Amino acid sequence: MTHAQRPVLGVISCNRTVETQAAQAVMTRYLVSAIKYADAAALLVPAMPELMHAKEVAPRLDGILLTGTPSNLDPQRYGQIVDDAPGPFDPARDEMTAHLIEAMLEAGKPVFGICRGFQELNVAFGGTLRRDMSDNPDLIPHHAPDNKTFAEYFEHIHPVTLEEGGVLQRAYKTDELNVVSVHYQGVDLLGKGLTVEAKAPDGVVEAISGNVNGATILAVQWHPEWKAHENPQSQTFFKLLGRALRREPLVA
Ligand SMILES: N[C@@H](CCC(=O)NCCCC(=O)O)C(=O)O
Repeated sequence: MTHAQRPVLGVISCNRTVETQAAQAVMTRYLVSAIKYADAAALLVPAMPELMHAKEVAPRLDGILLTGTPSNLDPQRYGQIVDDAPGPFDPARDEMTAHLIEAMLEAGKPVFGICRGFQELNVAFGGTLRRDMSDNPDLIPHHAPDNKTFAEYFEHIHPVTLEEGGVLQRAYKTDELNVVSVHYQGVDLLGKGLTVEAKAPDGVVEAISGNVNGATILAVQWHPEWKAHENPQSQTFFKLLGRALRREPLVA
């Protein structure tokens, strides 16, 4: 397929500060992995709902990727009023992503998510998040200790079990993966209509799938974009994205 014919993937940005300036940012590793392994052209979608509505861009996109980012969703997004909710927050991202998900699913276009994007999809389907994942003795560590370097955060690995007969188990052709885990929150109540695709050893949901109006939904709590060039299993996630963008079945 020539590049002129590649599907166009929208990648949601985050509101960050670069040096002293407000910026819309996507970490390059998300773009490289999506462009190379989904074989798609990527466009950054600003998280600026006060200036641009998702319905303006959704018709021009073949799908969207909701990226990971250190900010947390406002608990009010899932119906909880919490005075001491841990930040940082990115309310504009929360708002833009909610509208993007709605617009893309209405159009029957695929929505894929990674880490925070996984959490945003769960909340978009009426699910909730838990905020106790750093200090709950019943859970395995889902992130490295806080005194580590950024790269060391992404060396924190744990196993996940892929659900029998699920999309991921059939795509990966295995029952278990070791995944890069960098998250302090996770799924509490699963969103309505979503299917669990993977769980951690402590029962925490680690991947979900769905199909709305013909639109494929697939999201993982882990980080397949991290050093994907070194990890064929990570590349599989983006190859599934490429199939979804082309309206092909994810697995035969
Ligand atoms: N803030 C949420 C989501 C975690 C997440 O997306 N981690 C990736 C951060 C690193 C990066 O991609 O730059 C949580 O903590 O659960």
